[in-house]
Amino acid sequence: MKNIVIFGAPGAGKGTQSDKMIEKYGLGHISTGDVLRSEIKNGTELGKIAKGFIDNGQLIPDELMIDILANVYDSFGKEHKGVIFDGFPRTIPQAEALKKMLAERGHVVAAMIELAVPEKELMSRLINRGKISGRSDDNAETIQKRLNVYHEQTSPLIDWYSKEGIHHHVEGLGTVDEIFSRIESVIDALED
Ligand SMILES: Nc1ncnc2c1ncn2[C@@H]1O[C@H](COP(=O)(O)OP(=O)(O)O)[C@@H](O)[C@H]1O
Ligand SMILES: [Mg+2]
Repeated sequence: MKNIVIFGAPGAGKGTQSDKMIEKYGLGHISTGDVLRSEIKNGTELGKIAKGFIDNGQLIPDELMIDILANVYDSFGKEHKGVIFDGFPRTIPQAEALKKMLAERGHVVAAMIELAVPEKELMSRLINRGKISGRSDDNAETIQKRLNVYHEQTSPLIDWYSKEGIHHHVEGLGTVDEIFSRIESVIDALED
């Protein structure tokens, strides 16, 4: 069982690298952003609540996020090889709640992989993504807000996971394949 948290600022390449990890290691993928966007698209109650926060560059309240996450995690069933958490946790309370949710199931996070990318590069990747993705939060003003939220609320998780002894720093500049080979080194070194 290899549950992995893929971590980094918006635009760091979490989704891009997750696709490659899913393919190579047969892991499940939980992207909280994708889950929320699909709720919004389907016009559910949850989607309506979430949209207000997302369009404003804010985080969804922790309790709501954790409930959603536990549901999706359980939907993978007991036999999976592990899942990638992409976009979760984003706050220390969420990291604590994730640890608790997994512990209740006899599971753990095996590694937190941090994709480190300079701010200027993040901005230009996200502006580019906005041109093709149609994501409502990929515009300059909202991107800046999301980067601020990342620095204030999410980046403290680097220290938190370091203390847990499972933080791995990966340089997130380079080609997609170069970065993936750095990630492979981390995953291949994990014990089964
Ligand atoms: N190594 C890379 N070099 C250049 N651009 C990249 C790289 N990895 C991802 N991108 C691009 O950056 C944008 C953000 O990547 P994405 O995987 O969506 O990031 P995240 O999920 O961390 O927000 C996408 O448009 C993607 O195509
Ligand atoms: Mg993403």
